[in-house]
Amino acid sequence: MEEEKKEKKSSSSAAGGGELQYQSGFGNHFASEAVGGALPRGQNSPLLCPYGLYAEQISGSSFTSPRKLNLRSWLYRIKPSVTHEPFHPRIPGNKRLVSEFDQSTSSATPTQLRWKPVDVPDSPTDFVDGLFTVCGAGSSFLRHGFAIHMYAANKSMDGCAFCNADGDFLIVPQKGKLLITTECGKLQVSPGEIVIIPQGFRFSVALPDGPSRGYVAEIFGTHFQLPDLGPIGANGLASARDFLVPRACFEQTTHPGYTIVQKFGGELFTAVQDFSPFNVVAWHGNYVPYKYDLSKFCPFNTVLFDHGDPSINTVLTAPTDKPGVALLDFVIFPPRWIVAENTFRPPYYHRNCMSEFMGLIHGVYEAKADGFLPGGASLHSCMTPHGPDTKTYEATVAPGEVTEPFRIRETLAFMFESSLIPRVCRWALESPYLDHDYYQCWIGLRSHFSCNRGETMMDNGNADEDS
Ligand SMILES: O=C(O)Cc1cc(O)ccc1O
Ligand SMILES: [Fe+2]
Repeated sequence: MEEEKKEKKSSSSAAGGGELQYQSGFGNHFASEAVGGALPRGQNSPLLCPYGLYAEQISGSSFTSPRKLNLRSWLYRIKPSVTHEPFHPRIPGNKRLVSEFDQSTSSATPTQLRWKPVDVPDSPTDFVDGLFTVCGAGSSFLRHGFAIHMYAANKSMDGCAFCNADGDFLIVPQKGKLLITTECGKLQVSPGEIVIIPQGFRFSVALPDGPSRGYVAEIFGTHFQLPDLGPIGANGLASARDFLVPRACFEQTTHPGYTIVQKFGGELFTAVQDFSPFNVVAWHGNYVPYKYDLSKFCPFNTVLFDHGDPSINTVLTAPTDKPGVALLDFVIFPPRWIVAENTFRPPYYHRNCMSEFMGLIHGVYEAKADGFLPGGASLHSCMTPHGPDTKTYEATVAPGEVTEPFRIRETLAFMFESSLIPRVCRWALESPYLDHDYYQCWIGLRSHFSCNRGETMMDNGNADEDS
């Protein structure tokens, strides 16, 4: 069942006041009409659509994908998307966007990397120009891989819409609201919420609160799913009913010089048309943009001893063909109770065959007392050791340290975790925001080893013989 959800839209909203309304559910077949009767009844492509609209399908999967993976929507619009001048390379482009990760675009490094939060730009910069790739793997052309971008913008997109032909965007705003107009309707997304804009949808980002900054995971060749819950059972983690999908709304006026900015193979192209692409009067289907409020997440965790793996906090997963191996998992570290007994409670020290990119939306992350700041980022690639910094370790094992249940409050960190090994873009490695002293946070970890047989063990390599 779909539920109607309402949300107060900021009165300073660039797109006018009023309330935004949503449909709810994950993977549903939705239907929405901004004008009653605009959806054709009983078929997708009548000879003439109601109100003289054009029928247009957008496919997010091959036509022949199995039914459970098949994604498509039908849009009923005033003019079809194809009504535009030819595409041309955009001048200026955005040279810091990458969709193929090889030696020409990016470097391999096993080093632990951490970045301070980037400043909002001084010069007028919208979402498209404020987007830059940090790292990634694979290729949008080969339909396998991912890119991690960040953005910092201070200006709403104006007279233009963005269309990403390369992959799906999972956008994590960290500062400043986004008011996103899509062909399916509008979504308002605040820090603490995420939004998914699937491959191919045209959208425009307004900044009703002023400057905005955040993170974007882009996936090539697949789409996000809810994780299986296994022994957890039928409920828990992110619930399908908390995902919100826009309702149809449209702009009817002509708009000479309207520009579509298309990201295609990591490069930007523009095409001019004389109307807004947000001219969809009604639509139906299961290929849709959607948002999710991370405070709705129902966390599960250890209730007796030991630290569970972070996969327990998976919000969404983009699968590969190998069972249980993700192209990209989106995992959060939300406020929760920590109750484990006789346990080192922060994340354990570890090396992982998966690669971990982390960001912080607000607060302090439980493994890093210092240096990992809201809006900042870290990357621990395949088999690169990492874990709590010295201060966190020492505070956790200090005599008299709290062992009672306690609530981790006012924090929200997240991880993009991938089975593919990311290469890092040159500008991210040369960035003034790169924290060159990151390794120092572990250098102070000293030996607490005490064993009066230590010397003997080193001498003959066998502790048993010594006894
Ligand atoms: O490295 C990190 O901070 C992320 C992380 C958190 C955790 O609780 C366990 C493992 C893990 O990789
Ligand atoms: Fe980790």
